[in-house]
Amino acid sequence: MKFSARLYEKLQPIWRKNHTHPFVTGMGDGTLDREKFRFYMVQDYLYLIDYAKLFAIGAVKSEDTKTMGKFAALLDSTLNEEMSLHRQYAKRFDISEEELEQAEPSPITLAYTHYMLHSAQNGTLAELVAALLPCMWSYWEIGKELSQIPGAAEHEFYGEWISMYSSEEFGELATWCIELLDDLAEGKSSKELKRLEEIFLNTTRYEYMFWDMAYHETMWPDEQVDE
Ligand SMILES: Cc1ncc(C[n+]2csc(CCO)c2C)c(N)n1
Repeated sequence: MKFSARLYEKLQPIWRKNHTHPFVTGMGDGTLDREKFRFYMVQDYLYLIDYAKLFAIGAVKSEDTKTMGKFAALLDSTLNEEMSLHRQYAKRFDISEEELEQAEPSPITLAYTHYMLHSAQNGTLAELVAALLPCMWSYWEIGKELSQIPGAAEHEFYGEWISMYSSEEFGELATWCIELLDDLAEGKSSKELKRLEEIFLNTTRYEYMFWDMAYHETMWPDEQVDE
């Protein structure tokens, strides 16, 4: 059994929670409160800045130039393409450049990004890839599911998000990442595989927590604006 197939079995309960979360279903049927999406966009912008750093560390830890080139290209496309979606959304949601630049990470954003950066900086390339894969894999899965809902990909607010993450390009990226992890897992001891599984499951859980954080607009207890 491929390592990714073993992970796929383990992630099922968490993915089911993702797909039925009101933030995700609300994007699908267009009923999601715009304020919640606005909150998500700002936090996701901060998330992507740190996520992009994982690609830079991936380039440093790569053992061949092909993998290194791919990480370098991903660093470029995250900063210049995926984040441009966020900048366009920011304009539409009246989020100024200053607000984006001065935004503070929520506790979950901070915990998730720091966990990934810790795994990337202190671990092997396989550990880095195990940390970043749930982000790509779960977004592609959600994007594909939401794009099946009639009219969802044309929705005036959430349509672009759905089109972007259900695109073939994102599918290819997720597939590349899955195959890279399978290659890197080959020949690893059962102890090392357990470690990879643990990192993968933790960031899968963080993906769910990120949706929940955005839905409830959860900030630090002393900064929380009560609903
Ligand atoms: C919390 C959160 N998780 C996953 C993604 C999706 N995502 C982030 S970077 C990347 C790949 C390269 O650009 C993908 C698919 C997101 N935006 N926010």
